[in-house]
Amino acid sequence: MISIGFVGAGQMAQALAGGIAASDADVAFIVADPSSDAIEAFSAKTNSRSVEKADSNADVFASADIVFLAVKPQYFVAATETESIKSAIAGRENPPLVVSIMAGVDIKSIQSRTAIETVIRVMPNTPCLVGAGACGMSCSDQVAEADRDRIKAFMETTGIVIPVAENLLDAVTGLSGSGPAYIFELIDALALGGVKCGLPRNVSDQLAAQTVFGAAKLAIESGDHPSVLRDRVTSPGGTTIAGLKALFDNGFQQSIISAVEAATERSKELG
Ligand SMILES: NC(=O)C1=CN([C@@H]2O[C@H](COP(=O)(O)OP(=O)(O)OC[C@H]3O[C@@H](n4cnc5c(N)ncnc54)[C@H](O)[C@@H]3O)[C@@H](O)[C@H]2O)C=CC1
Ligand SMILES: O=C(O)[C@@H]1CCC=N1
Repeated sequence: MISIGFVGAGQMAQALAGGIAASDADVAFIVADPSSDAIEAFSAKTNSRSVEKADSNADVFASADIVFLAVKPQYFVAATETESIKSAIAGRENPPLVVSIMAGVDIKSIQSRTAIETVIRVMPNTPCLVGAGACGMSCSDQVAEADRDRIKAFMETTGIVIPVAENLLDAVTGLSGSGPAYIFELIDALALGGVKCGLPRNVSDQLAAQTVFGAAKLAIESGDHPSVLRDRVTSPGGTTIAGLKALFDNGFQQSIISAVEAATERSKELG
């Protein structure tokens, strides 16, 4: 039995625990969060696995094999009190493996604040709630291969996992971590376009979301480059080239590139 701890039991913690709990891994959870609503919602997602409510964040470090840090980066310092973590792990043969999902906060800061050297950073995204997540992952040098593989397997219960060098995790955050928000904007904008052209809102909403889903599925399953797939939609002198020209004239690519860049910069600042 593996004991998995969560410091912070919010939205992302619930999504990750839900994925792990739905797998056949033999796990139990221990969680700390000042919000009893969050803990209740967390318990509801864990497929009847055991969920213990810890009295403090240090208690999670005292007993869990793996501790997920799942608070907002702004609460990282408040949530990890170095001396209490040190005393919590003092009697243990090995300290827990620490897995941070926090944007921006680097491995070195986590090692220094928790006094634990075995630290993994992952950057998931909200589609992990439906098993379609995209996650970057990076480990400290002290993490054993078996532990890296175990965490990768846990994260894969919620979607794909791509190991990257730590200095690229801010860019992962800017692209796939924050990316779902850009795509929700795209879906809403597509639907508004449909409404502008006379479609009822509910019809427009369904067509817009399914179009984004279908295009993503085709890109993933065909393995063809998006530009090749785009050209297959685009008949000479047809409707699509007229639409694409309007997108390009209005700075579509530049907007998306700037969004990823701005979110990447913000991730760096949060660290
Ligand atoms: N929301 C997203 O799309 C993504 C978020 N992240 C990262 O995940 C982390 C959590 O984000 P969410 O789950 O969206 O936030 P959330 O607000 O849903 O959850 C954070 C939880 O931490 C709890 N908390 C606050 N202070 C605490 C403390 N001192 N000790 C213990 N728990 C405390 C809060 O009560 C809350 O339940 C953040 O660091 C964020 O950067 C990573 C990838 C995607
Ligand atoms: O907006 C944020 O800071 C978090 C990190 C990635 C997605 N949401």
